[in-house]
Amino acid sequence: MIESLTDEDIRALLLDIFLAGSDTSSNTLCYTIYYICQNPHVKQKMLDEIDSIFPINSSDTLHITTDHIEKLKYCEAIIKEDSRMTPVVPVSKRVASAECEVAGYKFQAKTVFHLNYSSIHMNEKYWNNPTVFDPDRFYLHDNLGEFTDNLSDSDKENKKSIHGKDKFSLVIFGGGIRLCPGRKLAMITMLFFMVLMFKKYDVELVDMDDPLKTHTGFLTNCLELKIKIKPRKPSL
Ligand code: HEM
Repeated sequence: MIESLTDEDIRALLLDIFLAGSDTSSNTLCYTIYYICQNPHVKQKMLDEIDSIFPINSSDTLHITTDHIEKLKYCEAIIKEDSRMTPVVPVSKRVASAECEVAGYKFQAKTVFHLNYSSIHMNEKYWNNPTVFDPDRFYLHDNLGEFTDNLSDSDKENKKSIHGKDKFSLVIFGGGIRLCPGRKLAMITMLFFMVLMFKKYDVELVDMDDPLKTHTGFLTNCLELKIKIKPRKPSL
């Protein structure tokens, strides 16, 4: 029998959605802006993609459809890569419901496991040069064949090996039974934001030497991001 939700259930669900859905996306977008501005070649490649998909005067209103979103492969690769480098959810937890064995060790029921997502994202077993910001590791991986003509064979092998090994090597949205239910919505809204912002505006960091300022509690929050924004010259 399906029981109806009480007002309290609905309140808790809405709170979940707002807390889990807004801070996560807004902080990820800060990291997206930071890494794009720090890496001019990435910025240019992203603008080329946006301009090729939306070849209109920047003063026009943009009508973004699901077809457009599908094509924003490089923008998506940027979001994956900045989230790999600086995941907003750095650690998650699981509680063992019964006695279990993990990696050869026995654990009692109710043991709390802390899953260190940040470290997984920096593990050299899965990632070549993990401290280097390189959206191509996702772009080339997801689009192998189409975009790799100018790569050497060993480069291709490197790119192919990344992330292909283990689906839990990238846990931006967690994994398993508690995998983030808002992940698709989050990706779509972040891509929308990127297009709307970077199609219309020229965005730069006030100080390129300023490191990313974050504070990690339950989430890794961006404490400050100083940027300069001016209207972008319309693309031809
Ligand atoms: C960039 C945006 C987002 C990121 C990085 C993110 C990340 C995560 C992560 C890492 C988890 C924990 C998964 C685990 O422990 O394995 C989670 C859970 C969750 N997320 Fe997201 N999330 C995002 C956006 C959203 C949005 C937009 C919504 C809803 C509209 C949402 C709703 C939830 C909920 C309800 C849970 C708890 C799921 C459960 O415990 O079963 N998230 N998210």
